[in-house]
Amino acid sequence: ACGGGGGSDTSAEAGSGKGTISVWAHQGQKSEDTAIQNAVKSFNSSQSDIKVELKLIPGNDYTKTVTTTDASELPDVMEFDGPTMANFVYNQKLAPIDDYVSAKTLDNATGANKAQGEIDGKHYGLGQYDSGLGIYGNKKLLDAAGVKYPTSVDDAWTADEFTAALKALKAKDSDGKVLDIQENNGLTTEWGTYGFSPIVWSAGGSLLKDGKAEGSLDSPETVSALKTFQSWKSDVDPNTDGNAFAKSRVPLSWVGHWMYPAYSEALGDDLVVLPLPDFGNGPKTGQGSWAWGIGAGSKNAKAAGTFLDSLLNDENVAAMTTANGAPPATKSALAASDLYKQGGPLQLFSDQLAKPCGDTDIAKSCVAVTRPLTAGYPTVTAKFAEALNSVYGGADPKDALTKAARSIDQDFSDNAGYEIP
Ligand SMILES: OC[C@H]1O[C@H](O[C@H]2O[C@H](CO)[C@@H](O)[C@H](O)[C@H]2O)[C@H](O)[C@@H](O)[C@@H]1O
Repeated sequence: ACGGGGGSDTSAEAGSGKGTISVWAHQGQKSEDTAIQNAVKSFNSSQSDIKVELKLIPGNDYTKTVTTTDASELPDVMEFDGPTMANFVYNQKLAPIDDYVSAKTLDNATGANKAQGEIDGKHYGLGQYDSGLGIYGNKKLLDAAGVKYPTSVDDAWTADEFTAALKALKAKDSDGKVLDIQENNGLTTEWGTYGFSPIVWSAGGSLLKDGKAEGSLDSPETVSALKTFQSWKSDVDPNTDGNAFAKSRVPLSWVGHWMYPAYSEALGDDLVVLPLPDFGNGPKTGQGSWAWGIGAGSKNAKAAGTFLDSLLNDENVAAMTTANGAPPATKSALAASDLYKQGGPLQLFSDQLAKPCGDTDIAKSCVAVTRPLTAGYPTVTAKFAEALNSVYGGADPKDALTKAARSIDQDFSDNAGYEIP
């Protein structure tokens, strides 16, 4: 539970628009760190009114660090992972940015980017990029095993076809480990929820429906889908060196856009990008990503806004999305992207994002699902990831999901549904 939350008056002080501002960002891949460091350097040298001091915090500790830091100690500008925003607003850690970023910046954000950052008509954050999930395939190894694979989101494998593909690939593989699921990231991290909630959605379930987990997270369809997920474990390479796919040890890797730069460099024309399998309610992906906001305790929100305008300009969005392969979350950078255009190597991720579901109406016809937009998300993700990990480790899916659903519902009831007044 996040005690002490629930307030809505979180305005920062505008300040003079000059002086030193502090910025926190999550430390990601080396190329992403370089992109943000360069953006800060070039902002600092482009003018003399504002000086940005950047602090990088390791990605896996980042959310915990913001969560456990008092609002008054948070920086002027802070990055946050999309689904955590509502909780930071609830706990009065983020201020609305509408008065501080330019109209041009707001207008240029894609619809999904603006929607991710909005609560009750106010914007609390904007991102440089969105996100997508899929299965990367090694064409050479798939062809050698005679495995036919989907070429678009419209002909995704069913879960049974995916299981059959794994079987066919195993028959040609020396150690029988043919799938990477980024086990090295751990499943009790945000990766567990982000990477595998598409299984729940594709089975027709959801993490939360009308503010409740019981009945949707532990539905018979979800239980059966996680049983199937469990059955794949013996085919998974533990990927302890992080190179299972890039070194062609496995022909399939279940992950997201951010592995594209490394995988395309390793495999070249042998890299293919496929949708996640369909468990009956259509193939699904997660969406939403890291974004930038203004700390509620900032005494210099005007300067913070000026820096955000710079971070979200074409040059910085292009540099970051080249570094991490992400779909640009500004209209102009997306239109200029060679990776995401029709016929581009990551068109599949564009096509998926073009069919948004939002976080509540997860119909068969839509593909990109937003993680639950609630201040109670930390509990939802922690309990789901815990259940997923225990199922992966052999636990009974019905028991694990029922336990998770009960804990989530109890926590929501203890916190009056996490309503933001
Ligand atoms: O685009 C680069 C980012 O890609 C990853 O983030 C995505 O996966 C996370 C879960 O593993 C999820 O929390 C996030 O919302 C997704 O966009 C990567 O984890 C980030 O470090 C990276 O910046």
